[in-house]
Amino acid sequence: MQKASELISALQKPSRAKVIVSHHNFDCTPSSEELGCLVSKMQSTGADIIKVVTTARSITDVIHVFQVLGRSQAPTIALAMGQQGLISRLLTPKFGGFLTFGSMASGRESAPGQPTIEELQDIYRLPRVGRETEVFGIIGQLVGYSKSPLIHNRFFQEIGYDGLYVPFLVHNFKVFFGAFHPLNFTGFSISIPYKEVALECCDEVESFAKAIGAVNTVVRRRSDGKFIGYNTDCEAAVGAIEDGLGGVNDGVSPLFNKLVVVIGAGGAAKAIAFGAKQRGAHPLIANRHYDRAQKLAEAVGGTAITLDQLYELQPSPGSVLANTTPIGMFPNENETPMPKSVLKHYSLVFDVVYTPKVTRLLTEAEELGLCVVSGFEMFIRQAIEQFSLFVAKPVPKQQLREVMLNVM
Ligand SMILES: O=C1C[C@@](O)(C(=O)O)C[C@@H](O)[C@@H]1O
Repeated sequence: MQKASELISALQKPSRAKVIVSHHNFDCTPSSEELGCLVSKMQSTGADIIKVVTTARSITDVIHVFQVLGRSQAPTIALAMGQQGLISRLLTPKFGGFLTFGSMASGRESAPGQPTIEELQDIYRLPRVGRETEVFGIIGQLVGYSKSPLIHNRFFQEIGYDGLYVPFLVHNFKVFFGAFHPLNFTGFSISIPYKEVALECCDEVESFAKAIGAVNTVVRRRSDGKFIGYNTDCEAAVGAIEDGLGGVNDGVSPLFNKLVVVIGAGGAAKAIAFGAKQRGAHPLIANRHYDRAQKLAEAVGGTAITLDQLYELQPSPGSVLANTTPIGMFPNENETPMPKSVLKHYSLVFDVVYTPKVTRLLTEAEELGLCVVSGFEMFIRQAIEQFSLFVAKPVPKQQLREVMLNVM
């Protein structure tokens, strides 16, 4: 540090030139107290700009970096490297950082976790983000594959709303939610595998989501700061399946009296089993862990089966199969939750996976001449309803649907 100040005072820099004093930690992110001491020392060198770059081992490390930005007296660059640190790069303008870094192209990053300039500009539209911008994001373990950041940021642009939507790569939901609570972020999409634990963490849960037992949307109520949980998956999935079967006729759902076989027992399975039962269908739950299938079957008034029983099942004509597991999702597109040989008994096959739009499960169902409904249709519907909850006002649904079809 002394050397830095000696160097700076010895410099004969032109009046418009600025000196950055930079510190990198390739191992971890120290506590905010330690970082605070470091920043004070760096400021005392006479630097024009301070740059502190750490390594995020957990997404909560990023909070220390935001605190550096909040407390520093000088123009400051503060970032955390690595996948877990991505949001420190994206939220730089929100927390008053001097600049953030973008790579020229994917694969040409100068440090781990760096997004491309194209992503910063086209997806996150960083140049227009400021301190007043409301923050939203998707919380999950596979958020790198989600199209939600692309979609919701585009929606904000479409309706002229000052919001920024980012991916939160989270390995412990409760720790994340507790740590980020004071930052007052406005809304979250909840992804695999947190739709059930998120419900437990909300201050209030809307009655429909409570009955399902899973939330995919959490919004901070503007009036009192409380987090409210909602479920937009159920109507999105069940509505898409109903439309695939020809739509509701005279108030009668085409699912009425049908068998709906649900693979999986997590949050999305709960939403579909609940919605199917509500329409008068018979839900059958098949899951790797049979006890979880049993629990869900009991909760919705359905039946649980093992995976072996699923593969031997010969359901009655008109039955629906719904995959709610991530099997078949990018980058494991070759996987399928169900052998092709046993698909032929179903009339309609639905897959919650939307990357790729047509999964191996759906391709094989199509080859057998079955009706298929892609998770993409559910994705569109749940995202539009979710967006309306995020901004707490009605949104132009048809216009947003067209936007989605254009960008994806
Ligand atoms: O299931 C999904 C998909 C999603 O998790 C995503 O991957 O973008 C976003 C959630 O809101 C939704 O319920």
